[in-house]
Amino acid sequence: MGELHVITTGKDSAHQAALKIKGIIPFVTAVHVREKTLSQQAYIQFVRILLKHGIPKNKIIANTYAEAAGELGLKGVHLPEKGPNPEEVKRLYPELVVGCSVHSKETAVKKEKQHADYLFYGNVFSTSCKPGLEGKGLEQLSHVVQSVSIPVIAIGGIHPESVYGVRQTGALGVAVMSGIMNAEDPVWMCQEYVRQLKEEEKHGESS
Ligand SMILES: Cc1nc(C(=O)O)sc1CCOP(=O)(O)O
Repeated sequence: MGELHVITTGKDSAHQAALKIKGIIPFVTAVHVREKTLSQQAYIQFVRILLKHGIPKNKIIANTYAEAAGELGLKGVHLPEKGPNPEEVKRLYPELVVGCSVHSKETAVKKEKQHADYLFYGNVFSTSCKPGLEGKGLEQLSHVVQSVSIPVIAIGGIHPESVYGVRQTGALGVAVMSGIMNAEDPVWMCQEYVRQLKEEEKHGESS
């Protein structure tokens, strides 16, 4: 089955986020805690609350804050495209999985050379989280996937019905923010994504 990454919105309190995340943990590859407005200190407090709610460290990827990820013993850190060189971060925190966001084939190739473990490529479809930006589309996603040998995860406007097309490009999985974190029933929605990730396996078997 392909991977399902879920991203926090930056709009929930730590307690609200924890309540949503708790139910979806069994279904997701990782939860990316993306809280852009918090200082590193406030960010650490936010993650500590998630941990108190029983969210396992090995399913949390810190967005941007490598030091926090290292200090808290999280699964990894996800770096912005214009962030530090992943090789440098891996040297400082060898135990962390280090991923990068990319928005072009060229940067994807560059980040692979700098030893990123995986990439997020987007925004694949239009999304209210990236207002005014057209989706890059499945063809561009496919070009990126073919240009690197590390896993590529599709992000941006991914709905359950987009999953099959995304997986057809060779992308390893999907990353979802609003589709799950803003859903009335995050657990139910999460299961919809998982169902689609499994459906796609069935298609593969029958062809
Ligand atoms: C955080 C983020 N990064 C993107 C990128 O293109 O790098 S798109 C995005 C937002 C994803 O939110 P939703 O699942 O609600 O569309």
